[in-house]
Amino acid sequence: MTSLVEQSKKLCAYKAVDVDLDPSKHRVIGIGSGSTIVYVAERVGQLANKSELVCIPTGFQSKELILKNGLTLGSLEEHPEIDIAFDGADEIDSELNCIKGGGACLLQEKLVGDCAKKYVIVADERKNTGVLGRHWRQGVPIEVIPSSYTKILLQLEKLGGKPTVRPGAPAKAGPCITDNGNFIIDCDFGEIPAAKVKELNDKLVSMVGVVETGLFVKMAQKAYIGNNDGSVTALAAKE
Ligand SMILES: O=C[C@H](O)[C@H](O)[C@H](O)COP(=O)(O)O
Repeated sequence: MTSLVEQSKKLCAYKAVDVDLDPSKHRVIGIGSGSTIVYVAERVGQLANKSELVCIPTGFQSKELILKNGLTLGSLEEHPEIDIAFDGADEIDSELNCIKGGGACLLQEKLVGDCAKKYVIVADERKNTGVLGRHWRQGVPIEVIPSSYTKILLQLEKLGGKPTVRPGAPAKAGPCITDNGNFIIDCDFGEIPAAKVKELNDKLVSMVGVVETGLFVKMAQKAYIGNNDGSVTALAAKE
């Protein structure tokens, strides 16, 4: 039996591809990471002209998804201009700001999102709370250069956050290592009002040693939310 949450992930992912991907125009497609994006890759893999598309991954899992669905794998180096990118999110606010990086893929996700002309989020209804930090209680993921982590822990505490280095356990003793060889610090700032997300992100990226943060500030133009009742809510960013 598929759970309601799993069904809602599939519904919103399929809807996003059906509505926003124009197979006659879009040729370079960004494919994000996580459990919801699995269904985006599946749907893109069902397109009749899939051999004409090039898909740009956001990490190891994403590469595997692209290949598993018979799609053509490309790189950001070859295709720095992406027609449309799809990705999951850990939480979405009323301005479509997102927390991402629950799966430690935030750096390459942000790169792909930044290169995309259109950036579309897919998520189940638990993520659509209106305020970042309400549902996603483990904190904002921050990717840091390994040798900088103690200095950044101190800086984050001074900023009022509660930071912890993400462990690799149970699969690995020691810290979680990202696809880029870095550490992740999860920093709880409590609820982050939409008007304060950019300010917080600016402070975080200004810390030397921080590579990127999981705060995606006004990057998404659309979000498709899969609801437990089988409906999908489409949200568009305000101009
Ligand atoms: O690093 C992981 C990504 O940001 C994911 O897109 C995010 O964690 C959402 O994943 P899921 O669709 O599994 O909730």
